[in-house]
Amino acid sequence: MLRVLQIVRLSSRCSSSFVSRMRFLNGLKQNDDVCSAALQNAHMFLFHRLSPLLQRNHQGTFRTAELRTSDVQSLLENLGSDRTLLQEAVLIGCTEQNQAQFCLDIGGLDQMAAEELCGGTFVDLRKSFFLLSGAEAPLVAKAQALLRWHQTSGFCSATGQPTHRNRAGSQRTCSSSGIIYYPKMSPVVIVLVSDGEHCLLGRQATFPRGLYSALAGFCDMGETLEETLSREVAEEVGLEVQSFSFSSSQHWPFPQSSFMMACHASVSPAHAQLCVDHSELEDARWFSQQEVLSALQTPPHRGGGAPPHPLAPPKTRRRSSTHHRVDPEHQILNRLRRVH
Ligand SMILES: NC(=O)C1=CN([C@@H]2O[C@H](COP(=O)(O)OP(=O)(O)OC[C@H]3O[C@@H](n4cnc5c(N)ncnc54)[C@H](O)[C@@H]3O)[C@@H](O)[C@H]2O)C=CC1
Ligand SMILES: [Mg+2]
Repeated sequence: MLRVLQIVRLSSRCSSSFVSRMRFLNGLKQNDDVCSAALQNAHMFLFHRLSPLLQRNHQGTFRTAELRTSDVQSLLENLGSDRTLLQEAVLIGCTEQNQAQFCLDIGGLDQMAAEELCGGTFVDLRKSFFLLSGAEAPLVAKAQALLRWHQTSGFCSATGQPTHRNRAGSQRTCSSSGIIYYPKMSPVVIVLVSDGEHCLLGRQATFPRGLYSALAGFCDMGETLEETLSREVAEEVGLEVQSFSFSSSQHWPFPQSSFMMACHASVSPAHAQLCVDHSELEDARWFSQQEVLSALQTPPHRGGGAPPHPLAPPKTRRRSSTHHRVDPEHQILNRLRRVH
């Protein structure tokens, strides 16, 4: 109890609300008792088999369902589950008022009954990205990534013995060897290559018809960001990058957790002849600024024989008093707008 009070006092003494929230969250990750206390009166994001629960409001827009711990306790009772399932909740953040936010997957319970009781629908994460706005999409993505990590990290890869999580769900420890595991992300570079006049976009065969996007690739072990970027551009389209600059970064939950680092890169117009590796990309082309701008203003065309459209994933803006983030692909395409 003393430790709980210390952490609450430490975070309330800070002049900056951002610093206060970060210290509060860090305290919850480090101390199981403090975290258990916060869970008693928390905001809860519900998932069913990794699909978030969304509610439609009067204006027809979608929000994540606003549930409190007590609502979830009643829901679990109504669905015939005991309250111990609540112990599987994972910490994902806190509100401006230092109210802890947790997520919980109730995939073992009746989906339709849960939807009826909550007045919402469990929606596939990709679809949710198109339906949610503001800070909700990144929070839901983070929650799903953490839930997925817990669901697939039940055993130690060194000993084969069960792992056990801490109260916040920020780590798991092997019951036999004591090895500690932390949630994992794969670093990825996504790059908009330009020759000064045009930008280079490519598409994989699995993309929806007509959609093009910036090039992307996973970092190999030991590589720097610039080494990955240069290698991926060389491998996929046969070009040598002359210079690059970092633009922004984003967590990307599909298909597993990636840490996307978005960059701009330039190539010499004299050496801009593409040599596409068709085992990786179905096509890659140079697009004018006007083509990209028109494509951003019109919804993707799915019919045959249509002009190609650059892929513009849904915006996932996150605002706070001190931070403003925009997803990397929009940021690099938005820069085209300014150049134009
Ligand atoms: N334009 C794009 O391609 C976009 C890609 N992304 C994300 O970036 C990620 C990387 O882009 P790709 O072009 O697919 O990468 P990529 O060009 O590196 O090719 C993927 C291949 O790399 C290998 N690979 C190496 N390390 C891997 C790891 N840690 N996880 C999975 N595969 C690994 C696998 O053989 C895989 O088939 C994608 O999974 C996607 O989620 C997001 C937006 C756009
Ligand atoms: Mg690639």
